[in-house]
Amino acid sequence: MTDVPTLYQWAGGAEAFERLTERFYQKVLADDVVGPLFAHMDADHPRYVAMWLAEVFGGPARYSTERGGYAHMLSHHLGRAITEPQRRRWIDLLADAADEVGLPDDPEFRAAFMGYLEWGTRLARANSQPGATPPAEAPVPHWGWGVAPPYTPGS
Ligand code: HEM
Repeated sequence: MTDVPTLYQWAGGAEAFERLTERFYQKVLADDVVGPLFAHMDADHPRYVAMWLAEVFGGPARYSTERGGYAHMLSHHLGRAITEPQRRRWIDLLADAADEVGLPDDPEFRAAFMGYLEWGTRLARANSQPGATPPAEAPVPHWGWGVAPPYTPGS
C-alpha cells in the first residue's frame, strides 16, 4: 500500500488547506459563539492553521520548522477556557467550510479528516481549561487514513 496518497495530497495540497482556512475564519469571525475568541487574531492566522493542518495530514513540516511546532500551537490555546458549545461550533464551521471550498467529499477522506478534527478540538478544549497541564513539548501529530484508505479494486 505504499502508493496510497497522503490525506494532504488527496485534499489538493497546500493550496486546498489555505482555501479552507481562509473561508473558515471568515465564518468564525462572523459567528456569535466562537467569533469573540478570535477578535484579536493575527491576519495571518488562517495561513498558520493551514500550515499546521497540511503538516498533520502528511504535507511538508512547515509549521514545525517555520512557526514553532506543537509548543507554539499549544501556547495559543492555554487559558482560553474553550467551552463545549464553542468546540462544537468550531468543528461545524470547519465542516461547512470544507463543503464550500470543495474539499473531497468521499467517505474515506471525510471520515479521516473529521476524525482528526474531533480528536484535536477535544484536546484543544481540554488544554485550554484553567489549571490544565498538557505536555509542554510534543511532535506535531501525523494523521492518516486509519481503517478505511481509498478503495482500490483488486488490491
Ligand atoms: C483540531 C483542532 C485545532 C487546531 C488544529 C488548532 C490550531 C491552532 C493553531 C495552529 C493555532 C496557532 C496559530 C499560530 O501559529 O499563530 C491556534 C490558535 C488559536 N486557536 Fe486553535 N486549533 C484547534 C482548535 C481550536 C478550538 C476548538 C478553538 C476554540 C473554539 C481554538 C481557538 C484558538 C484561538 C482563540 C487561537 C489564537 C488566535 C489568535 O491568534 O488570537 N482552536 N489554533
